[in-house]
Amino acid sequence: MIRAMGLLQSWGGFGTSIASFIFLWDMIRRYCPPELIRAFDKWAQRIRSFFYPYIQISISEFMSNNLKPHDAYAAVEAYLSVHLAKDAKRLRAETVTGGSKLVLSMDEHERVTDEFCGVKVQWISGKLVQRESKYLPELERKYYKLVFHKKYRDMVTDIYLEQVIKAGKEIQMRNRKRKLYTNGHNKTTWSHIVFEHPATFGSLAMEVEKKQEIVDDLLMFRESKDFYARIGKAWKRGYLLYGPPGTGKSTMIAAMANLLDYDVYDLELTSVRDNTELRRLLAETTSKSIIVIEDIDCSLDLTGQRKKKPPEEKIEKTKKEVSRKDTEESGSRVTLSGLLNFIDGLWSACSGERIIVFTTNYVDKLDPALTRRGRMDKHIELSYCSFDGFKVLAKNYLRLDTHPIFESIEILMRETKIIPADVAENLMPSSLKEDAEKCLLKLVEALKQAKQLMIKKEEESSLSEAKIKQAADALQDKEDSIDKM
Ligand SMILES: Nc1ncnc2c1ncn2[C@@H]1O[C@H](COP(=O)(O)OP(=O)(O)OP(=O)(O)O)[C@@H](O)[C@H]1O
Ligand SMILES: [Mg+2]
Repeated sequence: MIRAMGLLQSWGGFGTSIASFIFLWDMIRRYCPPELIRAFDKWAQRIRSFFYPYIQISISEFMSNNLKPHDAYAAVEAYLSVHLAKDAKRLRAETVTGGSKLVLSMDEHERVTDEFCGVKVQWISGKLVQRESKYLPELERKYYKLVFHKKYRDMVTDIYLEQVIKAGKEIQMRNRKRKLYTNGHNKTTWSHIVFEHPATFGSLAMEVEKKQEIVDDLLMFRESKDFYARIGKAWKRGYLLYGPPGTGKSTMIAAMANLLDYDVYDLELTSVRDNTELRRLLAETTSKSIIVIEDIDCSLDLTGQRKKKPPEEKIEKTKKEVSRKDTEESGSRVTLSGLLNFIDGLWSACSGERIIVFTTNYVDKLDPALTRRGRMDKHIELSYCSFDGFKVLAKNYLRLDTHPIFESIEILMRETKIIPADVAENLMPSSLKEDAEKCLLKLVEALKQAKQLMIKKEEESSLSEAKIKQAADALQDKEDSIDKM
């Protein structure tokens, strides 16, 4: 009891001394000249750092100059949520903006320890409540504080922090929902929706080796940052997808985006007013994206209105005609040279990886300047459905690896041409009652019809050829008889 009383008394004495010290210190600061106070502060700081050899770096939720969200804060948050949140005792669960998963992060005033090359650093989460002026409401600013021993300063600031930000950004990329941007409907800026196309290379009907070659090419491109830097080229790759309608060009673009985990920018050239707008739109695209210009042959026919695709036989456009549009003044004044300039020049100014994809139904009608290697690195033909392609579709649509009807389908496919879209349409059950066999029989019927149509066309064309030959012979006979007279 007596001991407790003594302890209380000594605590009381200590409290009184602290209060007297604070009072005295306040008096000194108030009446001492400011230079003296500054010198004292400097020395106090030196003494403190001698006894407290740690460095603190704060990363605030908002930039101090313009109150914009701070990228580094979000990256640190993502890093901590994956690597260290499990060590914290109090956690917060949130869906990050644009993200698809519930993300766990440290709650306020939690601290966790990270280790990097044998050096221990501590992350502390905190929150500041500030009021800029008495007329404004209070602002809450969250921050992360990194604490480490001063002897590791260079290593932490030069290497560790950089790696944390890099790893955090990768985690953010993985957690985000991908977007499909479009500039359609005469919009001068991009608008976006969430990109959720289910296509994959696995579900794409095409020859196995050809498909593998494209997948390898894309994966190599994604991993080639250092290679492109070494050879001094912008980290970009151009693909030209060509082939008849319904052969899977758009589907392949979706599969590419899903494989690489990239966003898609669907650029409607006919909605772009001029080259300046084109440059701006393209400069606004972000890294890790695929920029798509569909039906480039129609889009470059810049009459302001996108032309309807004419049937193949009616197309009389020659290469010269396409080039001439380059200089023609029209409603939308995007020119071929504007587009090429961007691909070659402005590209280099954009950091990060980008893929550009052009699609067309008529590859031979395109200006060679547009398709030459270096601009379009890879030309991919998507063509009529092969038996390999059919097997992929049968597996996807009907879950069939094999079936007795496959044999007749293989024979018919060798004799006639059918686009994958038509095969897919026939394999799609039109009601719950329609089983796999019925779908295969539907396809057999469609193939037979296509074959008949092909034979009929061939007959017609040989008939017209015969007629032309007959007329030419008659003309020749006439000329001969005139000569003889
Ligand atoms: N190679 C393919 N593999 C799987 N499905 C395909 C393939 N080709 C076409 N399809 C199916 O046909 C539909 C139309 O295909 P898609 O839009 O990709 O053709 P496209 O070549 O882009 O045609 P267009 O030239 O008219 O734009 C798709 O929704 C898909 O279901
Ligand atoms: Mg398409």
